[in-house]
Amino acid sequence: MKQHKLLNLPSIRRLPSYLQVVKTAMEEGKEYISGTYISQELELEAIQVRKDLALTGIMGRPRMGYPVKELINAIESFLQWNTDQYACVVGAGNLGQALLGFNELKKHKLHIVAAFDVDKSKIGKKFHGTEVFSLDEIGKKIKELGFNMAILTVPQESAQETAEILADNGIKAIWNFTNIKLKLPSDIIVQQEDLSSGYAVLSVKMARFS
Ligand SMILES: NC(=O)c1ccc[n+]([C@@H]2O[C@H](COP(=O)([O-])OP(=O)(O)OC[C@H]3O[C@@H](n4cnc5c(N)ncnc54)[C@H](O)[C@@H]3O)[C@@H](O)[C@H]2O)c1
Repeated sequence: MKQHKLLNLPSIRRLPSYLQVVKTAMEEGKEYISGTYISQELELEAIQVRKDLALTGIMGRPRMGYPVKELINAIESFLQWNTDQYACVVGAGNLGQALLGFNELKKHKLHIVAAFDVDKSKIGKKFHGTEVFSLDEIGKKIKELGFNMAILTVPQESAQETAEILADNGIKAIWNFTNIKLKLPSDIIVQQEDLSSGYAVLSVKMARFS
């Protein structure tokens, strides 16, 4: 059975915020950046930042830190954010439409090239420039547009059934925004997105520090 577990998940989750700090430093004209500076900007331990960055294969230079351009390349390459990925949104409702308009994903080379829905009043419409197709057309559109990732934003009661349709039609990875734990063949990669976990951290911080 194929496993998709990553041992260094917390480090991977921190890399995008490092990337943001390093890109800002580059815009400010800095050529080198230290692990200590990144850690202070993000309120982390410097040792943690250095360990996380070591994952990308880059080493800092004594007394100088990391060369900014190389660090950006190393993080983007580790995250595969220097490679174009093509995806569709399935469920063009409130959240689906918001994601269609979220341009940050394009900066990371994730291109949403189609949306799918079962609501006839949405089919044929465009949201933020992306057309909505009937879910019945997914197999045809996968061949035409060449995407293999789906962002699942359907109501939770349709989630499992819709995910099975996606898997049957050749989708290889599902970014699941519903709160249903999907049961799918082991070769399908599923990433569950849970906004409540961010709120959990915020709630605990408010209780402890306010
Ligand atoms: N709105 C949010 O901020 C938010 C945040 C986190 C998670 N979610 C989750 O995301 C999902 C969508 O939430 P929403 O607020 O966008 O709902 P919504 O009702 O606005 O949109 C759901 C869309 O999915 C479509 N749909 C229904 N069944 C479908 C199917 N089988 N195939 C394709 N499309 C189908 C509907 O026609 C509708 O357009 C829910 O599971 C929700 O729990 C929403």
